[in-house]
Amino acid sequence: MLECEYFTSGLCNACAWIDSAYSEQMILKIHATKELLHPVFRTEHPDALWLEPVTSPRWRYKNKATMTVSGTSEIPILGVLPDHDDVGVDITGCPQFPKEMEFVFAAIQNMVAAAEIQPYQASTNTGELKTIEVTISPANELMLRFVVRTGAALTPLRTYLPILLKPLAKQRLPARVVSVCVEDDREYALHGKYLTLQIDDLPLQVASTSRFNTNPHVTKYLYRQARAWADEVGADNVWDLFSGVGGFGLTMARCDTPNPRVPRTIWGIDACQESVRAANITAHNMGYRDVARFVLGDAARLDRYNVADLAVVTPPTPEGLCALAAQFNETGPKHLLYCSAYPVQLAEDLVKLNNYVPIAARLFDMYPNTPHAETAVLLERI
Ligand SMILES: C[S@@+](CC[C@H](N)C(=O)[O-])C[C@H]1O[C@@H](n2cnc3c(N)ncnc32)[C@H](O)[C@@H]1O
Repeated sequence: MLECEYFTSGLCNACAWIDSAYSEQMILKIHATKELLHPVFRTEHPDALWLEPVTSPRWRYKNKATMTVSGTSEIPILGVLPDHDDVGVDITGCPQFPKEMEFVFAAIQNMVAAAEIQPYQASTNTGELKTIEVTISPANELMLRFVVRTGAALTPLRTYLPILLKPLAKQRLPARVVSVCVEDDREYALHGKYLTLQIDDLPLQVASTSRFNTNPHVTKYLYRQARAWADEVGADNVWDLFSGVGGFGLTMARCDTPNPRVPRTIWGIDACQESVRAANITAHNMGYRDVARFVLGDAARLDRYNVADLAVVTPPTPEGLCALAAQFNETGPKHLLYCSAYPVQLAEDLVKLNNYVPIAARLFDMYPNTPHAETAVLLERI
């Protein structure tokens, strides 16, 4: 049984199911997901569509920590902030994260204290430092992001950066990216731009503003499944809509069929400039520049879906597919791969996609010890 001192002492409830056996958690997740989706699967035998669920390690599975900063500049607290409170709970020993993160959190606390940066206090709207985000790669390289209230924290963060970078490098935890997000303003790069998250043969580049899956073990199987489905339906042209850093598309660029007819071409679109850049850099590094291209834009405003054989859709919440569902119904590709961590939204969109039927589905346990999971559904045009 998983032991977490923060949970048992009532300080943190983020992993609300931590007390339940993992097999029980999976049963509950599968049941809840099926209950939502089966009524909209439009088949008499919905159970037959499901592949074996993909499970996760229960401990140390998460490569990204987002910590609220509170306390004082002398003793900053990194953790969670109870509602209506200015004093947070230190969760730097959280067992979701790799053990190395504890050293990183301590190094950040030292630097914040040395630079005398005041944590933000909501009750008085004073102080600067709101949150810190730490991403650790499989090679133990880091991406660090400071979210601050105003530009006042920029100079001390720049000046005291060596106090953070040196001990990390000495501990063999080199920071490849350090950035500052000034709320309602912009992102400032203090050091480097991209971190490599290696997933199977994919050297995925991620930037500080990128959205990416934070459970690399499960993501590996999600991407493998996407490629297997693309192979199965014989897709030659894949569109990766809401492509982020391009993980789906770039995994699918390689066909695993014994006799691929032509190289599979990938075209991706995302609204985040740095993610699009990152995806194109990964494509270049993999030698896929001629087959995979990612562009900046609004995925909801495209109207030429029929040039793709398969479109991968991972829409943001709560928006979902919106107008795209109607466009897909009219001129969409033969197959869609819809992947979402929000089954309610997925169910609503499946109802809207009335010219498609699900032909396969799989649950990916991205968030162990919580009620949440990721579901991927492969749909075919009727
Ligand atoms: C849930 S993330 C999926 C990212 C990626 N496909 C993955 O699985 O790692 C949603 C992505 O949609 C992008 N996005 C949000 N609204 C968009 C829009 N209107 N057009 C294109 N991309 C959008 C965000 O920048 C983000 O990268």
